[in-house]
Amino acid sequence: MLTTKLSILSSKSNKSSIVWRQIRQINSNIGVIGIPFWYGQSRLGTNLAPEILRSKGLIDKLSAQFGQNRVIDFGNISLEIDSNEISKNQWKNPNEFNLWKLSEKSSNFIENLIKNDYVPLILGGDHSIAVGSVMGAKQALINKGNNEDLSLIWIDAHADANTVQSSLSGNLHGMPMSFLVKPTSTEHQHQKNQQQQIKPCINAKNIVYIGLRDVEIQELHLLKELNIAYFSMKDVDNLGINEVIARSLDHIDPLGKNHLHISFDVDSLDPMIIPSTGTPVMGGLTFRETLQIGEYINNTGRMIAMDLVEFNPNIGTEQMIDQSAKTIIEIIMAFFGKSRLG
Ligand SMILES: NC(=[NH2+])NCCC[C@H](N)C(=O)O
Ligand SMILES: [Mn+2]
Repeated sequence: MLTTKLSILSSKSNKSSIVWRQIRQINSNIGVIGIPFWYGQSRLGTNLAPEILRSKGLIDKLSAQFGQNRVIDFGNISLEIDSNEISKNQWKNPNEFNLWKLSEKSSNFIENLIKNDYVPLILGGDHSIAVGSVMGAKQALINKGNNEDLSLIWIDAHADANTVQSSLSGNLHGMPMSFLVKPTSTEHQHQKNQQQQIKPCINAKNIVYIGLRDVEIQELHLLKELNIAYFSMKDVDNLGINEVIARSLDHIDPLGKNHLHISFDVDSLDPMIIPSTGTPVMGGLTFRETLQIGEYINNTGRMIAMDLVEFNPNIGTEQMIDQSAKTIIEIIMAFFGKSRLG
């Protein structure tokens, strides 16, 4: 079951000496959409992230960099929370029902943005919002009727691959991957939540993780069973970030034709750099490694959507929150085409 991982780790990528295409993704517009959903975990605050990022200059900086008419802020997707459902508390996670409702709404919105030639920048919220955003991106491609598939790059300290049954915390933000990945065995199907209303949409072979360093044993079993590729921080240390990205792309998109959905959890970075997040894990990506990922992905010209999740402006001092926000804005800019070469 380790074959995928071993083979990608042992073979030097033929794209590692990539010739960087001097084109940037400048044709599509950027559609910013906030999803202030925080019920995937228990700490209030990620719901404030879209507004704080805006107030720290996200839209202005994107507009200055890429042109005012190319950056449209669509505001936030609101969610009518069913408080009945929250208080019931009869289930391990009473907020599940709300997540299905949100995902339906947000996936439709994101699908429409993509169909109208926007690359959505989806501001969480916690990581459970990725369920709706990945579904929306996939849906946009299906309805376009082309053969190009969706590949998913999940940049995170955590695998977020628990099922409702396997999760120890009961937090939905630790589960989105298990809702999204198509079951490849009856055992996996069995692990999935019976009540789940989300139709899994991503093939395991089209998924790669970068930055893992806090994965629970049951999640690791799932990744191995489904043969999902991952590069932990140890792999980043062993190979260097450039090789990790090259091998990631080789694996999820060997022909270089798929669209790339980036699901970026800010806890992938070291908490020294982005302290304002709810589940920090030491030993994360550096700012420069993260910029390298962003510039590299942008150079493919194939990013279809980007989630930016788990920034919690309630955590840390004023100075830490400011530093976190400014760092996040620079990272977003790199994924959308700002280059350190100017
Ligand atoms: N998106 C995140 N920050 N996820 C953290 C998940 C932590 C833990 N593995 C859980 O399932 O509860
Ligand atoms: Mn996450």
